[in-house]
Amino acid sequence: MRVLEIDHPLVAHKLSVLRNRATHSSVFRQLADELVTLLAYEATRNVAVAPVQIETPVTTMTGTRLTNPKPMVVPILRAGLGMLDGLTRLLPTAEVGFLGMVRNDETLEVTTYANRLPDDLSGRQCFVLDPMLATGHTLIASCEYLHERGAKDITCVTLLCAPEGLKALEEQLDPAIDLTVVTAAIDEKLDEKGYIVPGLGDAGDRLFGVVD
Ligand SMILES: O=P(O)(O)OC[C@H]1O[C@H](OP(=O)(O)OP(=O)(O)O)[C@H](O)[C@@H]1O
Ligand SMILES: O=c1cc[nH]c(=O)[nH]1
Ligand SMILES: [Mg+2]
Repeated sequence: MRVLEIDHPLVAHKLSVLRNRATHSSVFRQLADELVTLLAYEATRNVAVAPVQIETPVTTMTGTRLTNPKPMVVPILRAGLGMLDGLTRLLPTAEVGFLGMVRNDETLEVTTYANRLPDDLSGRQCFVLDPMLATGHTLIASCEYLHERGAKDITCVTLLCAPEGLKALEEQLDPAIDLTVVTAAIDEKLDEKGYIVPGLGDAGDRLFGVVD
């Protein structure tokens, strides 16, 4: 498993505004969208390409294009939905699947309420979108769903990670899965309710203004 913590002044600035409890949902959504596009530049560094013959106005040449199979983008509902445009803006040809998962506030165990994934993902580069990697339960379950369908190359784009979640992934993830986590920051710890500290609160609620 590789973890890339992006060190860039724009990422740091936008993340600080996002974290601020005074930032309203409309600005929160805009900043999450901008941050994902900045992180996506790094997250898509290994997207598959192939040579292609093109004609410039001056001459012919061998250029580069994205190859098939198309990348698979999987936002984890609810909060992952706030990251979808930020990635598909850079990968307009990507296919999009969906997983809806929610953490029980007491047990922190994850249940799945929506699953719209193709049956066969073998050979596909998968990009999982979820702003928070806290205990890691959600991402571990998401990777298992994708791996069951044949996916091995998974990149997860998050805004914040907790060290506890990264440790859980190291210990529990199937070693056959080649996982890269791209994040704007690795925070300090989890609190007793499983929230990331200093964090940004509940990402779904911040994005959609709903207190579940
Ligand atoms: O690493 P974990 O401990 O699994 O926590 C991370 C998950 O918690 C939040 O989702 P939540 O369950 O609050 O649902 P929501 O996205 O609909 O708010 C967040 O969006 C992640 O999916
Ligand atoms: O801090 C946290 C932890 C889990 N899920 C969130 O949305 N925020
Ligand atoms: Mg929530």
